Amino acid sequence: MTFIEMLRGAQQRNASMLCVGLDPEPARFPAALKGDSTKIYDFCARIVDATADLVIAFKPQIAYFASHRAEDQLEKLMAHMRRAAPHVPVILDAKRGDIGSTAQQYAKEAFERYGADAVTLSPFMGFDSIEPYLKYEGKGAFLLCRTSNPGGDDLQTQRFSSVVGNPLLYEHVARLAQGPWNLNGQLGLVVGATYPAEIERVREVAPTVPLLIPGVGAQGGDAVATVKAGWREDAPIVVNSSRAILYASSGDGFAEAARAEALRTRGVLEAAK
Ligand SMILES: O=c1ccn([C@@H]2O[C@H](COP(=O)(O)O)[C@@H](O)[C@H]2O)c(=O)[nH]1
Repeated sequence: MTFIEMLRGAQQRNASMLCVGLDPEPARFPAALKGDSTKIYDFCARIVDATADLVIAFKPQIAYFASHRAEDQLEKLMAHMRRAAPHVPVILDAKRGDIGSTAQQYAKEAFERYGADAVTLSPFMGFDSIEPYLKYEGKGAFLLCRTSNPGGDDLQTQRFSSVVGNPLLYEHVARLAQGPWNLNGQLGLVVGATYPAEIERVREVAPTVPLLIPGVGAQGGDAVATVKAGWREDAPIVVNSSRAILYASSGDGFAEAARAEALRTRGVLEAAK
Protein backbone atom coordinates (compact mmCIF):
# COMPACT_ATOMS: atom_id res chain seq x y z
CA MET A 1 0.00 0.00 0.00
CA THR A 2 1.34 3.48 -0.85
CA PHE A 3 1.79 6.28 1.65
CA ILE A 4 -1.12 8.22 0.13
CA GLU A 5 -3.40 5.18 0.33
CA MET A 6 -2.38 4.69 3.97
CA LEU A 7 -3.16 8.33 4.74
CA ARG A 8 -6.58 8.08 3.13
CA GLY A 9 -7.25 4.82 4.97
CA ALA A 10 -6.31 6.21 8.39
CA GLN A 11 -8.24 9.42 7.71
CA GLN A 12 -11.41 7.43 7.09
CA ARG A 13 -10.94 4.71 9.66
CA ASN A 14 -10.13 7.13 12.51
CA ALA A 15 -12.26 10.04 11.19
CA SER A 16 -9.23 12.21 11.72
CA MET A 17 -6.79 14.68 10.22
CA LEU A 18 -4.84 14.88 13.50
CA CYS A 19 -1.21 13.78 13.57
CA VAL A 20 0.37 13.20 16.97
CA GLY A 21 3.95 14.41 16.97
CA LEU A 22 6.43 12.37 18.99
CA ASP A 23 8.96 14.89 20.35
CA PRO A 24 10.07 13.22 23.60
CA GLU A 25 11.84 15.45 26.12
CA PRO A 26 12.84 13.42 29.20
CA ALA A 27 12.95 16.61 31.30
CA ARG A 28 9.18 16.94 30.74
CA PHE A 29 8.30 13.30 31.43
CA PRO A 30 6.05 12.42 34.38
CA ALA A 31 7.75 11.80 37.72
CA ALA A 32 8.27 8.04 37.31
CA LEU A 33 10.20 8.57 34.03
CA LYS A 34 11.46 12.14 34.46
CA GLY A 35 14.96 12.92 33.22
CA ASP A 36 15.59 9.32 32.16
CA SER A 37 16.50 9.16 28.48
CA THR A 38 16.39 5.34 28.57
CA LYS A 39 12.59 5.70 29.00
CA ILE A 40 11.96 7.53 25.72
CA TYR A 41 10.56 4.40 24.10
CA ASP A 42 8.31 3.65 27.08
CA PHE A 43 6.92 7.19 27.11
CA CYS A 44 6.27 7.31 23.36
CA ALA A 45 4.80 3.80 23.19
CA ARG A 46 2.27 4.77 25.89
CA ILE A 47 1.27 7.83 23.82
CA VAL A 48 0.99 5.73 20.66
CA ASP A 49 -1.18 3.13 22.38
CA ALA A 50 -3.42 5.84 23.86
CA THR A 51 -4.03 7.66 20.56
CA ALA A 52 -3.70 5.13 17.72
CA ASP A 53 -7.45 5.10 17.03
CA LEU A 54 -7.62 8.91 16.86
CA VAL A 55 -4.98 9.87 14.32
CA ILE A 56 -4.26 10.07 10.62
CA ALA A 57 -0.51 9.72 11.27
CA PHE A 58 2.29 9.76 13.81
CA LYS A 59 5.28 12.05 13.35
CA PRO A 60 8.42 11.25 15.32
CA GLN A 61 10.96 14.10 15.14
CA ILE A 62 14.36 12.43 14.80
CA ALA A 63 16.31 15.14 16.69
CA TYR A 64 14.54 14.29 19.95
CA PHE A 65 15.91 10.76 19.69
CA ALA A 66 19.34 11.44 18.22
CA SER A 67 20.19 14.15 20.76
CA HIS A 68 19.80 11.53 23.50
CA ARG A 69 21.66 8.82 21.56
CA ALA A 70 18.29 7.08 21.47
CA GLU A 71 18.17 5.97 17.83
CA ASP A 72 17.80 2.37 19.03
CA GLN A 73 14.66 3.45 20.90
CA LEU A 74 13.35 5.12 17.74
CA GLU A 75 13.87 1.85 15.84
CA LYS A 76 12.00 0.01 18.58
CA LEU A 77 9.22 2.61 18.52
CA MET A 78 8.87 2.37 14.73
CA ALA A 79 8.52 -1.40 15.06
CA HIS A 80 5.96 -0.91 17.84
CA MET A 81 3.87 1.49 15.73
CA ARG A 82 3.97 -0.97 12.83
CA ARG A 83 2.73 -3.75 15.13
CA ALA A 84 0.24 -1.85 17.29
CA ALA A 85 -1.13 0.55 14.66
CA PRO A 86 -0.38 -0.97 11.25
CA HIS A 87 -3.03 1.20 9.57
CA VAL A 88 -1.46 4.49 10.74
CA PRO A 89 1.30 5.91 8.52
CA VAL A 90 4.46 7.22 10.17
CA ILE A 91 6.12 10.42 8.93
CA LEU A 92 9.73 10.69 10.01
CA ASP A 93 10.39 14.39 10.59
CA ALA A 94 14.05 14.65 9.62
CA LYS A 95 14.09 17.71 7.30
CA ARG A 96 16.96 16.24 5.33
CA GLY A 97 18.56 17.95 2.34
CA ASP A 98 21.91 17.09 0.75
CA ILE A 99 23.62 16.16 -2.49
CA GLY A 100 22.31 13.06 -4.26
CA SER A 101 24.87 10.54 -2.99
CA THR A 102 24.33 11.60 0.63
CA ALA A 103 20.57 11.84 0.12
CA GLN A 104 20.66 8.17 -0.89
CA GLN A 105 22.02 7.37 2.57
CA TYR A 106 19.40 9.53 4.29
CA ALA A 107 16.66 7.85 2.25
CA LYS A 108 18.00 4.44 3.26
CA GLU A 109 18.04 5.55 6.88
CA ALA A 110 14.43 6.80 6.78
CA PHE A 111 12.84 4.01 4.75
CA GLU A 112 15.02 0.95 5.40
CA ARG A 113 16.50 1.49 8.86
CA TYR A 114 13.44 3.11 10.43
CA GLY A 115 10.77 1.82 8.05
CA ALA A 116 9.07 5.23 7.81
CA ASP A 117 6.22 5.71 5.35
CA ALA A 118 7.20 9.30 4.59
CA VAL A 119 9.91 11.79 5.45
CA THR A 120 10.21 15.59 5.64
CA LEU A 121 12.80 17.21 3.34
CA SER A 122 14.27 20.63 2.69
CA PRO A 123 13.94 21.47 -1.03
CA PHE A 124 16.68 24.09 -0.82
CA MET A 125 19.31 21.99 -2.65
CA GLY A 126 17.09 21.24 -5.62
CA PHE A 127 15.54 18.25 -7.34
CA ASP A 128 18.62 16.02 -7.33
CA SER A 129 18.54 16.19 -3.51
CA ILE A 130 14.92 14.94 -3.52
CA GLU A 131 15.13 12.30 -6.26
CA PRO A 132 16.76 9.51 -4.18
CA TYR A 133 13.72 9.45 -1.88
CA LEU A 134 11.35 9.12 -4.84
CA LYS A 135 13.10 5.91 -5.89
CA TYR A 136 11.39 4.24 -2.93
CA GLU A 137 8.11 3.26 -4.55
CA GLY A 138 5.02 4.22 -2.57
CA LYS A 139 6.91 6.21 0.06
CA GLY A 140 6.07 9.88 0.65
CA ALA A 141 8.16 13.03 1.00
CA PHE A 142 6.93 16.35 2.41
CA LEU A 143 8.89 19.38 1.23
CA LEU A 144 9.28 22.37 3.54
CA CYS A 145 7.24 25.11 1.89
CA ARG A 146 5.90 27.75 4.29
CA THR A 147 7.13 26.71 7.70
CA SER A 148 5.42 27.59 10.99
CA ASN A 149 8.28 29.60 12.51
CA PRO A 150 8.58 33.41 12.26
CA GLY A 151 11.99 33.09 10.56
CA GLY A 152 10.28 31.42 7.62
CA ASP A 153 9.78 34.97 6.34
CA ASP A 154 13.53 35.41 5.87
CA LEU A 155 13.48 33.34 2.67
CA GLN A 156 10.10 31.76 2.01
CA THR A 157 8.14 34.97 1.45
CA GLN A 158 10.82 36.59 -0.70
CA ARG A 159 10.16 37.03 -4.42
CA PHE A 160 11.82 34.61 -6.80
CA SER A 161 12.33 37.06 -9.61
CA SER A 162 14.03 34.73 -12.08
CA VAL A 163 10.82 32.69 -12.38
CA VAL A 164 7.93 33.73 -14.61
CA GLY A 165 5.27 35.52 -12.59
CA ASN A 166 7.67 36.57 -9.81
CA PRO A 167 6.32 34.06 -7.29
CA LEU A 168 7.23 34.05 -3.64
CA LEU A 169 9.72 31.29 -2.88
CA TYR A 170 7.12 29.19 -1.03
CA GLU A 171 4.69 29.53 -3.95
CA HIS A 172 7.41 28.28 -6.28
CA VAL A 173 8.10 25.27 -4.04
CA ALA A 174 4.36 24.53 -4.03
CA ARG A 175 4.25 24.70 -7.82
CA LEU A 176 7.22 22.32 -8.17
CA ALA A 177 5.65 19.84 -5.74
CA GLN A 178 2.31 19.92 -7.53
CA GLY A 179 3.87 19.53 -10.97
CA PRO A 180 7.35 18.93 -12.36
CA TRP A 181 8.99 17.37 -9.27
CA ASN A 182 6.07 15.11 -8.39
CA LEU A 183 6.99 12.30 -10.76
CA ASN A 184 4.96 9.52 -9.11
CA GLY A 185 2.57 11.40 -6.85
CA GLN A 186 4.78 10.94 -3.78
CA LEU A 187 5.25 14.58 -2.76
CA GLY A 188 3.47 16.65 -0.15
CA LEU A 189 4.17 20.05 1.40
CA VAL A 190 4.81 21.36 4.91
CA VAL A 191 2.82 24.50 5.67
CA GLY A 192 2.49 26.05 9.14
CA ALA A 193 -0.87 26.39 10.91
CA THR A 194 0.47 29.73 12.09
CA TYR A 195 -0.08 31.10 8.55
CA PRO A 196 -3.60 30.13 7.39
CA ALA A 197 -3.62 32.71 4.58
CA GLU A 198 -0.54 31.05 3.13
CA ILE A 199 -2.13 27.61 3.50
CA GLU A 200 -4.95 28.93 1.33
CA ARG A 201 -2.46 30.21 -1.22
CA VAL A 202 -0.59 26.90 -1.25
CA ARG A 203 -3.89 25.14 -1.88
CA GLU A 204 -4.48 27.36 -4.90
CA VAL A 205 -1.08 26.50 -6.36
CA ALA A 206 -0.99 22.87 -5.21
CA PRO A 207 -4.59 21.67 -4.95
CA THR A 208 -4.05 17.92 -4.84
CA VAL A 209 -0.91 17.21 -2.80
CA PRO A 210 -1.20 16.24 0.88
CA LEU A 211 -0.25 18.95 3.34
CA LEU A 212 1.56 18.35 6.62
CA ILE A 213 0.54 21.24 8.86
CA PRO A 214 2.39 21.70 12.17
CA GLY A 215 1.75 24.62 14.51
CA VAL A 216 -1.55 23.99 16.27
CA GLY A 217 -1.28 23.52 20.05
CA ALA A 218 1.96 24.82 21.58
CA GLN A 219 2.71 27.24 18.72
CA GLY A 220 -0.76 28.75 18.89
CA GLY A 221 -1.82 28.16 15.27
CA ASP A 222 -5.52 28.53 14.54
CA ALA A 223 -6.93 25.01 14.06
CA VAL A 224 -10.25 26.13 12.60
CA ALA A 225 -8.69 28.61 10.13
CA THR A 226 -6.19 25.91 9.15
CA VAL A 227 -8.91 23.45 8.17
CA LYS A 228 -10.95 26.10 6.38
CA ALA A 229 -7.86 27.05 4.36
CA GLY A 230 -6.44 23.63 3.58
CA TRP A 231 -9.01 20.85 3.81
CA ARG A 232 -10.19 19.20 0.62
CA GLU A 233 -12.14 15.98 0.17
CA ASP A 234 -9.61 14.61 -2.31
CA ALA A 235 -6.28 15.69 -0.75
CA PRO A 236 -5.54 14.81 2.88
CA ILE A 237 -4.28 17.36 5.36
CA VAL A 238 -2.25 16.11 8.30
CA VAL A 239 -2.47 18.57 11.18
CA ASN A 240 0.30 17.96 13.69
CA SER A 241 0.31 18.69 17.40
CA SER A 242 3.21 17.48 19.53
CA ARG A 243 3.84 19.15 22.92
CA ALA A 244 0.21 20.07 23.64
CA ILE A 245 -0.68 16.37 23.47
CA LEU A 246 2.49 14.75 24.85
CA TYR A 247 2.59 16.98 27.92
CA ALA A 248 -1.13 17.51 28.49
CA SER A 249 -0.40 16.21 32.01
CA SER A 250 2.83 15.64 33.89
CA GLY A 251 1.18 13.15 36.22
CA ASP A 252 0.89 9.37 36.13
CA GLY A 253 -2.19 9.73 33.95
CA PHE A 254 -0.20 11.39 31.15
CA ALA A 255 -1.32 8.91 28.50
CA GLU A 256 -4.99 9.33 29.39
CA ALA A 257 -4.55 13.13 29.35
CA ALA A 258 -2.82 12.88 25.97
CA ARG A 259 -5.78 10.88 24.67
CA ALA A 260 -8.24 13.46 25.98
CA GLU A 261 -6.31 16.31 24.31
CA ALA A 262 -6.03 14.33 21.07
CA LEU A 263 -9.79 13.65 21.14
CA ARG A 264 -10.50 17.34 21.75
CA THR A 265 -8.18 18.48 18.96
CA ARG A 266 -9.52 15.90 16.52
CA GLY A 267 -13.03 17.15 17.32
CA VAL A 268 -12.14 20.80 16.69
CA LEU A 269 -10.51 19.90 13.37
CA GLU A 270 -13.37 17.68 12.17
CA ALA A 271 -16.01 20.25 13.14
CA ALA A 272 -14.25 22.88 11.02
CA LYS A 273 -14.60 20.90 7.74
O1 LIG B 1 7.26 24.28 9.85
C1 LIG B 1 7.44 23.40 10.69
C2 LIG B 1 7.95 22.16 10.36
C3 LIG B 1 8.05 21.21 11.33
N1 LIG B 1 7.70 21.46 12.62
C4 LIG B 1 7.81 20.36 13.59
O2 LIG B 1 6.51 20.03 14.08
C5 LIG B 1 6.53 19.82 15.48
C6 LIG B 1 5.71 20.87 16.19
O3 LIG B 1 5.68 20.64 17.58
P1 LIG B 1 4.64 21.40 18.57
O4 LIG B 1 5.05 20.91 19.91
O5 LIG B 1 3.27 20.97 18.19
O6 LIG B 1 4.85 22.85 18.38
C7 LIG B 1 8.01 19.81 15.88
O7 LIG B 1 8.47 18.48 15.77
C8 LIG B 1 8.67 20.66 14.82
O8 LIG B 1 10.01 20.28 14.60
C9 LIG B 1 7.21 22.69 12.94
O9 LIG B 1 6.86 22.96 14.11
N2 LIG B 1 7.09 23.63 11.97
